[in-house]
Amino acid sequence: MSAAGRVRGGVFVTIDGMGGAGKSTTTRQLRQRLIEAGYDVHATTQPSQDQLGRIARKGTDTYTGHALACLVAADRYHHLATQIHPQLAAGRIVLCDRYVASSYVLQRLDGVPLQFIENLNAAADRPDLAVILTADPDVAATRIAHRGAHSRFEAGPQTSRQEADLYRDTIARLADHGYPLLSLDTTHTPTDQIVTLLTSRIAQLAALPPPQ
Ligand SMILES: Nc1ncnc2c1ncn2[C@@H]1O[C@H](COP(=O)(O)OP(=O)(O)O)[C@@H](O)[C@H]1O
Ligand SMILES: Cc1cn([C@H]2C[C@H](O)[C@@H](COP(=O)(O)OP(=O)(O)O)O2)c(=O)[nH]c1=O
Repeated sequence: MSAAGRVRGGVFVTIDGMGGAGKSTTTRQLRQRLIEAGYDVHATTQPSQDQLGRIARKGTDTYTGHALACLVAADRYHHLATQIHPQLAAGRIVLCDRYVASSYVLQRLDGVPLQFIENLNAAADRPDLAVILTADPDVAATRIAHRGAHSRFEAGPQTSRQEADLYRDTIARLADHGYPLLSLDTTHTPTDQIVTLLTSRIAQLAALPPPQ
């Protein structure tokens, strides 16, 4: 049972990483591959599709700094309680596109002190697997330029470089908090290969009996 009240079951996989590293593309294809392999999968995102999540997602120009940090954290806890826990309790594999690591990076880019972010996220469940996708910052920025930026956090090569540095730091910090991290560089690795690797890791986790 986690601090946030999760009953064990299922497998909780989070996918974070730099803008343009391939979170959405990888999550989509991973979901498909796992379903084809016969698993019961629930794919979701943070911010969530609920009311609070929509405000956060569409409001990154209005809400900044500490306010945005609190907004995404509130959505995170509500999402855990109302969607992620029930899906895990039903034995599903939950794939969540963005989670706590994103707050460690994006909120710090937004000037929020690390201690505040750590405290705010301290009661969020530890995932069974926390995937961090990275990429060469220039490659990530070029991908974003082709795809189109989704927010002020996707603002060119300089921002991608800051993001890359902050993800490196975040990986070390979350490892200290006991997160089972898997960092994958997508610069030269096609999504298909990333998905193959993740599918086999998740299959191993899905085969584990729940702890007593
Ligand atoms: N492993 C990869 N190799 C090459 N291009 C990729 C890879 N993953 C994603 N892309 C491309 O990069 C762009 C951004 O991917 P996306 O999934 O939207 O990233 P994110 O959700 O991390 O911002 C898309 O055009 C996508 O097709
Ligand atoms: C999950 C998360 C999102 N956000 C904000 C910033 C993101 O740009 C925004 C939307 O997430 P994002 O994944 O970038 O949206 P999209 O699916 O359109 O690419 O939410 C945070 O500030 N902190 C967080 O921890």
